Amino acid sequence: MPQSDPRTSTGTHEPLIRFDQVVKRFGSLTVLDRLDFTVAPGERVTLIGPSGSGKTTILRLLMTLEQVTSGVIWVGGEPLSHRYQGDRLVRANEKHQRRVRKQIGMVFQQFNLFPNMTVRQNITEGPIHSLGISREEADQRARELLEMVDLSDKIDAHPAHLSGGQQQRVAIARALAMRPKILLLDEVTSALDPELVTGVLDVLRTVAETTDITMLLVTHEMQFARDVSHRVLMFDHGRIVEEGPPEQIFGDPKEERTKAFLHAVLD
Ligand SMILES: Nc1ncnc2c1ncn2[C@@H]1O[C@H](COP(=O)(O)OP(=O)(O)OP(=O)(O)O)[C@@H](O)[C@H]1O
Repeated sequence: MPQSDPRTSTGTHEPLIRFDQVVKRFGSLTVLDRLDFTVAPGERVTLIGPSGSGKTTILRLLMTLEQVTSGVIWVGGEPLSHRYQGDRLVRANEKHQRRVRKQIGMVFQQFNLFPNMTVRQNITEGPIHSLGISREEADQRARELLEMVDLSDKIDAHPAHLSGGQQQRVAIARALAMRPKILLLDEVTSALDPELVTGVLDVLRTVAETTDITMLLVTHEMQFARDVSHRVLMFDHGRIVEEGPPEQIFGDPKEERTKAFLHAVLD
């Protein structure tokens, strides 16, 4: 695990992420209901809870793929979303939104690699075009990342020639190539055959152990969540029903809804 544990840090760090009374509705459906939580820099937080409890929506709001209905999301001390001051709508600063988006990497259930590009191009195009780094530097970084995800020999392959697990490891390398401060992982192993899951989780364990990237994870891999996260948030109907360190949530849950959920997924 990384050198400093955000849970025990005595520093006066501002939270990196703050959800402040965030409401998200889709039509008449309230998906997030006055949600408050913070994430410290370097912290790894796992979101668990039944299907439909709003976990993916939280990640999509952070990526600005969705906008809040009300409330404010703060990232790095600045509002990410539009907000009301009294009756006045204060629009989010688009420059800040773009800056934040560049700091956030996301890996989805579906790997979403560009099929017409090689592995190398998938990893290097983003840094070259969005971060403005040289092709040589991007190439060097791609090689290092491919070594980390154990795919050095696939650098010139196309995604269609890789297994699902290999494609997901490339997707992780691609996200890391953008040097994100925050990594969002949404059920990244759910679409994989069981025998390919371990390789992907091992890569993510290495990322957790060797970097101080802040991570928000949605996963059904409870042992993995237990190993890598500092804190677990249990959601139901768009609210946090219980939160705590993984040893407590998985080993000694207090809330009936947490017990029932864990019982269902661990059986
Ligand atoms: N774009 C959308 N339009 C309408 N409803 C949506 C939209 N996106 C999500 N929802 C609904 O919002 C609710 C919360 O979805 P969300 O994907 O955040 O839940 P989740 O906790 O991640 O669930 P799962 O574990 O199944 O992925 C669900 O009822 C979903 O159908």
